[in-house]
Amino acid sequence: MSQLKVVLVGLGTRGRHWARVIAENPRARLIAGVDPSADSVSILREKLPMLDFPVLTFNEALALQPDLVVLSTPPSVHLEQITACAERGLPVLCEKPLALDFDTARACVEVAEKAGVLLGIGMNFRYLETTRAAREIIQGGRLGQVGFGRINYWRYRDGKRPLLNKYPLTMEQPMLLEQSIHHLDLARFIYGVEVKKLWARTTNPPWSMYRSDATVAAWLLFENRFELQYFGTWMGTNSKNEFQWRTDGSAGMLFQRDIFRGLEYWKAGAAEPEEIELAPQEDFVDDTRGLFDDFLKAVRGEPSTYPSGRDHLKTMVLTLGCAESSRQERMIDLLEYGRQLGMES
Ligand SMILES: NC(=O)C1=CN([C@@H]2O[C@H](COP(=O)(O)OP(=O)(O)OC[C@H]3O[C@@H](n4cnc5c(N)ncnc54)[C@H](OP(=O)(O)O)[C@@H]3O)[C@@H](O)[C@H]2O)C=CC1
Ligand SMILES: O=C1CO[C@H](CO)[C@@H](O)[C@@H]1O
Repeated sequence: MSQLKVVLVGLGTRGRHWARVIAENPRARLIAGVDPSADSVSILREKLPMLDFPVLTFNEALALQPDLVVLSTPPSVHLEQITACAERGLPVLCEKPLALDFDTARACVEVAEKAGVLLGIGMNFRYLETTRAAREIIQGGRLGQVGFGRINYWRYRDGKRPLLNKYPLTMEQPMLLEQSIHHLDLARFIYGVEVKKLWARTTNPPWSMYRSDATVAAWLLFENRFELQYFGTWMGTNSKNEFQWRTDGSAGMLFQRDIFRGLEYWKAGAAEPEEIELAPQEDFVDDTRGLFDDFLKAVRGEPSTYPSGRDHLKTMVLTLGCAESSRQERMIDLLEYGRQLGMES
């Protein structure tokens, strides 16, 4: 089977996952990487010595006529890079968040659509075993009518740690746009329903190393009257990290103990849970493999459910809606907020 030629742009922390995922995929060939940072390139060479691909400038790499481009660069440069790829008719798989504001994110989607190129988004958490199983259980009706739920994400993220991206230290809404965006996207994906209204508050604890808000609390009201409470922070006081996601319905309850593993189903009234069997996955790698495989299918014209740029705009409205609700100190109607941003329903 012929391999699709891939250029990887951005060889930092996330780019190192991508380099492995692309290079190890039998349906793809990593023909070049792009990154102006000598540090990022030398760390990649040191950590992944078995990967032997040239590092070129962006224009040199695109001149090799790849079949697709993976963008693992900071959000501030995505529009410029997607535009350059679209001009050459190249499909793009771009890391989240697509952009830091809605207008720029929409411009990314429109430039790709106008050029008729595919644009996929790095929503790799949709490809976790936990996500797939939870979605099947909930949408398959094993919880009956879902009523309420809660996501709790408690983390001490040392943003100054070597080998971790540094721009979140100074960006606006780092927790919301870098991290909560995954959780909010997962809620849309797992429940299969959109949020109608939300109330949120974003704050920054006095001890925070982040310039802008590192904590997000939200109350999400879905179209089917399901309600989800969300709490996420990067500034827990110590390294005791926590993740729990619980959903209660008329026929049962689902409890996830960790982002990457650990899912229990409790039938209504049961004294013991049923442990859901999940295949082992390497964190951030196997889920990214799932996403990449799915996007390759789309590029080849095969059936695919990859997270598209157009779909990501809905997750962006939800994510930015949390910041807006906090700013206005009131509950907001998401459809109305989306319309204000220029989102077509
Ligand atoms: N889906 C997921 O699970 C994850 C997604 N991410 C996302 O991936 C993206 C990258 O994050 P991450 O790898 O952590 O960030 P890093 O800062 O670690 O790496 C980004 C790299 O891109 C380089 N870069 C900057 N501008 C350009 C450019 N114009 N062309 C080519 N390279 C450029 C940077 O160089 P320099 O340092 O000189 O700026 C750096 O080497 C972000 O959007 C982030 O949110 C991150 C982690 C996990
Ligand atoms: O900096 C980060 C960017 O986003 C990742 C998830 O996509 C985080 O896990 C990470 O801490």
